[in-house]
Amino acid sequence: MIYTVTLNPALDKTIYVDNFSLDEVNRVLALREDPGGKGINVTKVVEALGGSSEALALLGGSVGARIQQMLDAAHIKLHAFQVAGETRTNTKVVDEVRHTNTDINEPGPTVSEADLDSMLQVLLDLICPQDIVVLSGSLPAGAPADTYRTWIEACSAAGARVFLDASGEAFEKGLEAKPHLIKPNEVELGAMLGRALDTDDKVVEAARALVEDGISCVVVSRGGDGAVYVDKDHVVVARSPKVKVASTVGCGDSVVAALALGADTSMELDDLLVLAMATGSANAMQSGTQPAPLELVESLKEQVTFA
Ligand SMILES: Nc1ncnc2c1ncn2[C@@H]1O[C@H](COP(=O)(O)OP(=O)(O)OP(=O)(O)O)[C@@H](O)[C@H]1O
Ligand SMILES: O=P(O)(O)OC[C@@]1(O)O[C@H](CO)[C@@H](O)[C@@H]1O
Repeated sequence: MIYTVTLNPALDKTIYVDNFSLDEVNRVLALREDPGGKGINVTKVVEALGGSSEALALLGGSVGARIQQMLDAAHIKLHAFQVAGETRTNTKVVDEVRHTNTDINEPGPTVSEADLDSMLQVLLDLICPQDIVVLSGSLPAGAPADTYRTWIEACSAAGARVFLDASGEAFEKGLEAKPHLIKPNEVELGAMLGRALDTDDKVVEAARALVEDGISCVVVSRGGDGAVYVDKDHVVVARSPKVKVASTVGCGDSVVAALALGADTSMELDDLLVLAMATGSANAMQSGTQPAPLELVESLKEQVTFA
């Protein structure tokens, strides 16, 4: 089973504005709302790919209730943990004239250590050895900076393979517990290392160092340029299909979902990376944070190449 954890979920409100302008009145042409937050997105995409995943999320207030209803309607299995306060609404501004995607993410409610402890306990009761646990997204206020490290240690000790997709201090502290797989994008990894990772070679070198440091699989996504995969036996540079982009929100989550499904079904490495790149690009073609249909993912697979 693939379990995902979203400590700071969001209702994603995607608004479409042509020629988005600062200091001016902008008129919204269309909008849509999706249940979001990185882990929830991973579960949605695993299910859309035909796999099986359950999401665990901290939810609060009417926005939290709305997210739960939307996931129920989509038949997504959710373990909801109530927190005080209101789950955040994240605004995504898509400008199809200027070809920009702008994220305005709220901080979300403050959670308590008791909220986190009871959720972790339920997760530990659920997981079996070899299960995959995906920890992704920002930490809510109130969560200690080393929350992911604590959770990785506990889930790894229970025999699960932990995937970590986070950034900043939460990511750096999480690395200390040696998750099974990490999927930073090149900007997040570059920020951590204090240098630009703008070529395949630079990304490969950085990923190799992390593998030598004890992370089994390092996947660095590079937006429209694809991704670099490194483990102790392989270095693969994969190129994603060129597609017409509707919204890049959730592309990274789609890649993580494909990697989790591939690991859960013991997929061959080439097939795994073809699926991951096709799923990422198919997501870029969708508006809002909605998973791409399986048929679209399948049709893009033949355009994935290896450098
Ligand atoms: N413009 C694009 N065209 C085609 N494919 C894309 C594009 N942007 C992203 N992708 C696909 O999605 C994958 C992940 O993208 P990216 O590196 O932007 O992830 P990310 O920054 O973690 O995303 P996010 O944080 O928005 O979820 C890429 O490896 C690629 O397969
Ligand atoms: O603020 P975080 O937790 O870093 O990211 C949250 C978020 O931007 O990530 C998802 C896309 O990856 C969205 O569904 C959600 O709004």
